[in-house]
Amino acid sequence: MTQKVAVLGTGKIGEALLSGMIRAGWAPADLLVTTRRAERAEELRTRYGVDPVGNAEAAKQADTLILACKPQDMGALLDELAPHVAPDRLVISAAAGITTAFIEERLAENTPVIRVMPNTPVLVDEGMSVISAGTHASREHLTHAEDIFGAVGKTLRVPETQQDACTALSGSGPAYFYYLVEAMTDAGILLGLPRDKAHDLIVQAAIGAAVMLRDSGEHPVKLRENVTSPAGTTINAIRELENHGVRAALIAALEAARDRSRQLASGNG
Ligand SMILES: NC(=O)C1=CN([C@@H]2O[C@H](COP(=O)(O)OP(=O)(O)OC[C@H]3O[C@@H](n4cnc5c(N)ncnc54)[C@H](OP(=O)(O)O)[C@@H]3O)[C@@H](O)[C@H]2O)C=CC1
Ligand SMILES: O=C(O)[C@@H]1CCC=N1
Repeated sequence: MTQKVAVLGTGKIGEALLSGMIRAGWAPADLLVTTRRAERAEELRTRYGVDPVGNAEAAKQADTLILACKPQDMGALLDELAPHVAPDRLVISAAAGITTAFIEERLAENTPVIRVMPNTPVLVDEGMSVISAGTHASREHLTHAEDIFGAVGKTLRVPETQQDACTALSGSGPAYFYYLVEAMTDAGILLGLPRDKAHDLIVQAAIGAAVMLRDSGEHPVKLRENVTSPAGTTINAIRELENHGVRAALIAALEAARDRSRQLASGNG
């Protein structure tokens, strides 16, 4: 039997995932989406050729339900879904903070639930999706989740107790890099470069650095040392980063993101 997958709450991350699944070869006919607004449903139908349905219908038709609404909307979505989700369905949540226990206690007994924290680079097949099994999810369910999310990037299994930390690192992670690029482009403007050139230089430096981090096998300290010539330019920049507490700011920022993920566990915002 064909496995059908439904994305419930198809906003930014839901659409990113949907587009990746189609690129990876899923037939649009085997994919269902749900949305709150009718115009959004039509947008998705036009863009991807998928069938927008109601949440109850998605629960009936799909074998795997990916819940991709905001944590604050999860309670209401689960209340609506509960009467329609048979316990042989796999329920995957991509919501920050929401625990598998939160979902399990709102659905039929023994429903398998998996918690995943993806990130937006799934749009370019470079996602990082961190996966944890709930009480009733089997090895096969985990493999199935890895098949879906592995098609659009890397996956990593972690104990659920580490999910809030992973959300702070890789879930939110791309935003920190965009923020750095934005700030460094501003610096380029200050130094007299046109914005488009400053942007291109910083983006290519980021891509080069990312590929070296991934492929060189070197520790980031070594890679940074290789750039930092004695009495040169880089060390002057590093001294300013240290003077302004950038390392401490990053540690505090990720701790704040982790704490917010924990707060969202209540589903109340
Ligand atoms: N953005 C990211 O980088 C990441 C987000 N996440 C998680 O993904 C989830 C979604 O985030 P994001 O995509 O940014 O948010 P969006 O607001 O873009 O997407 C959420 C979507 O869910 C829809 N929705 C809400 N309630 C219902 C419902 N009852 N039935 C059908 N659709 C519903 C919303 O509709 P409407 O637009 O009409 O309100 C909206 O389109 C969050 O839980 C977040 O923690 C996880 C990893 C990364
Ligand atoms: O900001 C958020 O809450 C979501 C979760 C991880 C990335 N975006």
